[in-house]
This record gives sequence, C-alpha cells and structure tokens, in this order.
Amino acid sequence: MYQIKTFNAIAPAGLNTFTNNYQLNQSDQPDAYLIRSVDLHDHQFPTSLKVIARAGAGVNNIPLDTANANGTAVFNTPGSNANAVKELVLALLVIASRNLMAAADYSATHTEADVSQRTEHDKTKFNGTELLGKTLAVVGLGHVGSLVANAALSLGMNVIGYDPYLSADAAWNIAKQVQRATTLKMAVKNADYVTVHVPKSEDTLNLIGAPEITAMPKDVQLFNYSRGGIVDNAAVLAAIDDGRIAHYYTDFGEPQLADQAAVTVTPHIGGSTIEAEVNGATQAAQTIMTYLETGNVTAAINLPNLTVPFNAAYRFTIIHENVPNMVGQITTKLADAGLNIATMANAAKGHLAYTIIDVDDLDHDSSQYLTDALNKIPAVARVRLLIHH
Ligand SMILES: NC(=O)c1ccc[n+]([C@@H]2O[C@H](COP(=O)([O-])OP(=O)(O)OC[C@H]3O[C@@H](n4cnc5c(N)ncnc54)[C@H](O)[C@@H]3O)[C@@H](O)[C@H]2O)c1
Ligand SMILES: O=C(O)[C@H](O)COP(=O)(O)O
Repeated sequence: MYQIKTFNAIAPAGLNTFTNNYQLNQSDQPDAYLIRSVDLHDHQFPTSLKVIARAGAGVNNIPLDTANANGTAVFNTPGSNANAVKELVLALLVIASRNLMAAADYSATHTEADVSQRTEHDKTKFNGTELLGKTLAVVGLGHVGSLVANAALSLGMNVIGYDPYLSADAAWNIAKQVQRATTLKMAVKNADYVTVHVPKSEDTLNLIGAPEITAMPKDVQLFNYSRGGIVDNAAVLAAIDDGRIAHYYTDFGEPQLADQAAVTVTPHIGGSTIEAEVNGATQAAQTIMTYLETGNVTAAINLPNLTVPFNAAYRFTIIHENVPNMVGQITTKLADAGLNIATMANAAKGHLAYTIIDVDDLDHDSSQYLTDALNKIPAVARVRLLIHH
C-alpha cells in the first residue's frame, strides 16, 4: 500500500483516480505529496518521501535543492491549467480595453431616480477602445503564453512574442503570424498590452522592471498572471505615477499594491476553474502512480526522461549526482552480489542522473545487501527496489 499526503484543495475527481493500492492522508511517512501552492521551503521532508507532484504549473514553492539532495522526484502537470489562464487573460484584455471595472463601479454607486438620465450623460467617461488592430506583447510562449498569443490573433490583434528559451515542441504550438522579438525591450516597444507568462526563478525576478517599463509606450496596460516578484511592483507604481502604465492587473497581491486606483488585484485565480483543477489533480495522481510503481519518468522537473518497460521481476531505481563513474560503481555492486542485469538505462539532467536496472533473480539477502551497498555510494541520493506485480 502506498501512502499519499495531500496539501491544498485537490479536486476529488483527480484523487479518485488513485487505485486501491493507495491511501490518502493516513500516514506521517508518505511516499508522495500531491500539492498545489503550499510553500514547502521551510518544510521538513520525511525520509519516506519519494515524489512530489504539483497539480499545476509553478514549482517555485518547492525547494528543489532539498528534493535533489533527498532523491525526491518533482513533477508538475504541464498545460493542465493553461486554458484557464488564457481565458482569464482574454477577459482582462476586454476589461482593460473597455474600462469595464470603473464603468461597473460607477453604475453600482448611482441609485437615484434620475439614474438613466445621468447614465446617458456620463457614459462618455467610460468610452473604450477595441482590441482589433492593437498590439499585444506576450513574454513567455510556453503552455499559457502560446494559447494567449494564438487567441489574441483571432481577436484581430497584432501579437509579438518573446521567449529566448522556447522549446522546439512549444514552438509547434505557436501560430506563424505571432511575430518573434529577439529582446524583451523590442517585444514591448510598440505594445498596447503586455502579458507575462514565465516561471518564477532567480533569472526572472524583476524581469519586468524600470528599464523594461521605460521601453513600453505611454498608456500601456500590463498583466502579471505568472507570479509575484517577476514584475517589480515599485517600478510599476512609479510608472503609473508618471503616466506610462495606464493600469496594472495581477493575480498576486502585495501590501504596496493595495488601494491603488490603477491596480487591479485578483486572488491567484488564474488556474482556478473546475476543469483545470480536475486536469491537474488527475495528471498529478497518474504521475505519482507511474513513478511509484515503475520508476519511469516523463517530464519531471529535476530528473531526466527515462522510460523502460518493466518486464523483469525486480527493478532498482537509483537517483544520484550527475558525476563521472556512477554507472561503473553501481554495476560493480551488482557484480559483487553475483547478479545478472536484464536491462539497464541511465540518463542525466542538470545536477542529477537516474539509473534503472532490471534483474530477474534476487533473493531476500541479496536485495538487502544490494540496497545498502548502493545507498552507501557517496553520490547516491536514493535507491528504490520495485517488485513487478
Ligand atoms: N495565475 C495562475 O494561477 C497561474 C496558472 C498557471 C501558470 N501560472 C504561472 O505561469 C507560469 C508559466 O506557465 P506555463 O504553463 O506557460 O509554463 P511553461 O513552462 O509551459 O512556459 C513557460 C515559458 O517561459 C519561458 N521563459 C522562461 N524564462 C523566460 C524569460 N526570461 N523570458 C521569456 N520567456 C521565458 C520558457 O522558455 C517557457 O516557454 C508558471 O510557471 C506559473 O508560475 C500562473
Ligand atoms: O502555477 C500554477 O499552476 C498556478 O499558479 C495555480 O496555482 P494553484 O494551483 O495554487 O491555484
């Protein structure tokens, strides 16, 4: 029986996909965490924890260094909530272009009998513009950004994208009419609207700061539905005072943004649709089951892709540092135990490498001896022995 611990509100439809081999929230020695935005940075990881699956996109709430040192695999659910964010950004474009928030606030505060007469008189204050023919800059063209860019094209907007790290797979999803900028400043220089869809990391802190905002035209409207910290709030407020930014919309409130007429804050609802939450929870549950039962890895954050059909009787999975001579040391231990390897695969990504070794004959004493011996190799972070059922 595998033990799962959940954090945050995880869609029941996703949790229901766990088979009878899984128990939820019954043990303080869980094999897996299924999480959303809970901040794990000051969290003590139990030694039992083999995998963390984040239902959603952002993994800035997970301490990857700790996970690497513990040999804990980290996954997210790529694309599971991208459509939800896309639809919200489309709504924001319409809200921003038509001055909708201010217009609705105005009508909500007028209840006198002459409301219709004053409405007709005052409505010119809320004249908007159309999105047709306007320019949208999309910073980050991954799962969310590519959907936003393509959808904005279909509204008749000019779309210019910036993503220097775009994967070949992601590039296939972007309509050819989306213009590519080679620098962030070039992307935003003619934009009426700028929307940011990048992960939060050391490299993207204050990605949109004073120099980038200065490169934007006057009266630009800026959307941050990525993460707090990617846009420099102080620079935004200064640009609002200078009349460069007309309005800032963000999903990430902070005290300095409160009570600012030209700032609209939503409570981190970009991925909060029923559909996205079910997608994320279902994908995360499936990822956990595959990883715990087979050790196979597809699209992990901190491990390389490695998928080997599990046909042998036993499987060792070994997470180790990406340093020379690991495979040699590992296979020597198997040879010392007199074991014949049925299949072996190894791959590396960043600081970590991952080795899968299948064997057909393994008695109890050898399994214990080998697990201990492999664990004692200095650069090994975690060894698991899986039994084929
Ligand atoms: N508000 C919400 O509820 C909500 C929902 C989903 C995602 N998000 C946030 O949005 C982020 C993006 O989500 P996604 O699913 O599109 O992720 P993704 O990984 O599919 O795409 C991110 C893209 O950003 C690009 N990128 C990285 N650094 C960049 C930089 N310096 N300049 C330009 N591009 C850069 C990458 O190359 C990648 O193509 C997530 O990491 C998360 O923080 C927020
Ligand atoms: O990164 C994400 O997927 C979004 O920010 C959604 O976060 P949530 O699952 O906490 O709503």
